[in-house]
Amino acid sequence: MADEPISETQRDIPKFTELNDLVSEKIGGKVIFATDDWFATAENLLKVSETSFDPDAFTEYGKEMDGWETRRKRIPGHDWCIIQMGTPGIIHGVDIDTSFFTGNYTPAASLQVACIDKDLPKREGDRMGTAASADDFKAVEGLESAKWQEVVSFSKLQPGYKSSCHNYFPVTNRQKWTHLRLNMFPDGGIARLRVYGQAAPDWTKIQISQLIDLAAMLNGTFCVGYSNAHFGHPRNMIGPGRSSIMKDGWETARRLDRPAVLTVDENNVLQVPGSESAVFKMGCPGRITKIELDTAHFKGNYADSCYIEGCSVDGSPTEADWKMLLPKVKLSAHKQHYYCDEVSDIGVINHFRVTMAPDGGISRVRMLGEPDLK
Ligand SMILES: NC(=O)NC(NC(N)=O)C(=O)[O-]
Repeated sequence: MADEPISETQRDIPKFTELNDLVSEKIGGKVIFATDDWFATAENLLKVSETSFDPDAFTEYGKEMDGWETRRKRIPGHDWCIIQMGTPGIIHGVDIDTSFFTGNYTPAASLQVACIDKDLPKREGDRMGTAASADDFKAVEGLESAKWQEVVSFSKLQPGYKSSCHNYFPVTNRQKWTHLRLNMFPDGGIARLRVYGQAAPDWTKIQISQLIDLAAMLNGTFCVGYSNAHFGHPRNMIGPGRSSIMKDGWETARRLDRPAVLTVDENNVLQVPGSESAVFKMGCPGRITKIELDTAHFKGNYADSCYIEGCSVDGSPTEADWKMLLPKVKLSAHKQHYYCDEVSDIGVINHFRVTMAPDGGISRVRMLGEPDLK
């Protein structure tokens, strides 16, 4: 039996949870196969939203649950599912979240991984109430012969009470993986599976004939630090596409040092002290020539202004390393802002820092440039 999972009651949330979720439906994570979906389908594991629970909601199969829940097993074996990650990637740790599964939580789980070099079909339709047969599994060509390696061994889980629902497990193997097999022992419910790490695209297959978004999480970029993430984590800014809701962006708390009454200086410039920053390490270094800042859905709470610095360092940047890439620009509500002439040529960088003033929200940052693949 592996170590007991780290309980959130210890207020010891592991650092790996700051990384990107590599299986989220938001980036195309999908369920390829599940042994049983009686009460609730395995697709729920990959939802972006936090779990919800309505004590009065029942379906024709039983209590409605927001997660993956199988039947009480009356046949030999255990339940498991196969998930294709939204991107090939390196896993640093996982959270097997049992929120709201109490008398029906999965008592133990393990996680296996494989690298399969083809895109498998997403299973069709709503599988609620079905149990997959061995033939169903064999029909998913390529999975049977996959070489599965265990990265989380058989481990006890905590039930889904608020104080204990996160079951964190670090992963030490730093190879690149594409698929996961989540085993529940023997049956029961898991609300969400979060797989934290860094996307690892195959740069030899990427067409470099046009500028590439080197800030994109799908290109391997991840957040290494921030001053405030009260309403939304800065990593949301490097997600794919435009955001569809305010939650899917970086939003800080209102600064508590803001003046009781705002004033203007002698040039009629509003005095709004303070700023918030987030630092990112790029998946591939490069020279940035165009930047987009999007404040989609931030209307009464968009960041008033923003600037971006960059640097190229081994290890962590120090204050002296930063060079101005995009000098302070004024932002407006719910809008895409594009910068080209304003972007300074500071050479190849591998880190960037976004600073908003004084506080508020930015939904996306795109840093277009030429990757330096040397
Ligand atoms: N009340 C329940 O949740 N019962 C069962 N689960 C569902 N979802 O109905 C169960 O015991 O496994």
